[in-house]
Amino acid sequence: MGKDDLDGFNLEQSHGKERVRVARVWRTKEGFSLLVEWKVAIALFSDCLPAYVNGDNSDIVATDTMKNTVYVKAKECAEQLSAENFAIILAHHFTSYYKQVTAAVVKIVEKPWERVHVINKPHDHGFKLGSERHTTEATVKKSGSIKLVSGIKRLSVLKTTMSGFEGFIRDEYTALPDTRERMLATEVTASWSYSYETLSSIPTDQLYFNERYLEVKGVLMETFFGPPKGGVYSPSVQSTLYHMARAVLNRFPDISAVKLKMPNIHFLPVNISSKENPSIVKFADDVYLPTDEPHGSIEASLSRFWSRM
Ligand SMILES: O=c1[nH]c(=O)c2[nH]c(=O)[nH]c2[nH]1
Repeated sequence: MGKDDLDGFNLEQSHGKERVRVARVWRTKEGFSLLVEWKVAIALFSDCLPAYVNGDNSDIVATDTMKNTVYVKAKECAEQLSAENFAIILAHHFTSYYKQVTAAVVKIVEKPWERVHVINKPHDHGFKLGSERHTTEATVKKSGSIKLVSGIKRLSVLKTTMSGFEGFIRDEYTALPDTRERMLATEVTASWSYSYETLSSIPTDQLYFNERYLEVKGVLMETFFGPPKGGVYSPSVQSTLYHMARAVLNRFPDISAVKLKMPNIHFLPVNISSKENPSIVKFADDVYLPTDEPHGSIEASLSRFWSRM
């Protein structure tokens, strides 16, 4: 936030445009369509105090202009690029084109359009929507310094066994039994900070951050599930979350911090009984009541000692 001293008051302000939706198609020589769909949010930081105090808009970039810029820059991108690179292009544009703008934050959420396969062959121009979303947030300052955070949201994962929870505090409010056998389901929201600090240090490959995104997602899932045969035992969501975060930091040297949010989405054992029939349904790790509320909420950040997240 830009901060200003106003006769003993403190004003913090920014202005921008949110939910700017754009889809961009590139057509290859071989006749393939490439497609992205992005939802863009822009926030600009500038000294535009007169607009707030005196009704003088002469230093304001209209938010409508920001919206148009998304479409102009999308048009200018002649080749497919990652959401991270597009966010950086936009944020850099606003800070370098307008003398008033000192910093820009651009957030993007990418919809997971995946190429369809028809009769086991990738389709030229057909896509279907997946579930999890690739997210990014680029902060660029006039000086060329940058902060880049990427992430994933709505990654729903579940395992039917190899999970338990025992040894927790037991008192007069506790009803939950210890267990070494339960379902584990969560919807992962993760964000990770890259360690690049300047525009000039960003990898030049325009799809680098897409690859990283897929690799990080792979490591998160591998650690959550364990090996295909047998899996890995989870003593708690906390433990699984920590190992997932560690695996990302161990694997990717250019990631300095990871934040994970993993709600514990409960699948309750079904037991139904009556006086006449005490076991209409007797739970044997087979019939569950899926719920979405209430849910446990477990989140943590893990960073290297020198991280800036
Ligand atoms: O993995 C878990 N962590 C908890 O903190 C918790 N609390 C609870 O009731 N069940 C669970 N499970």
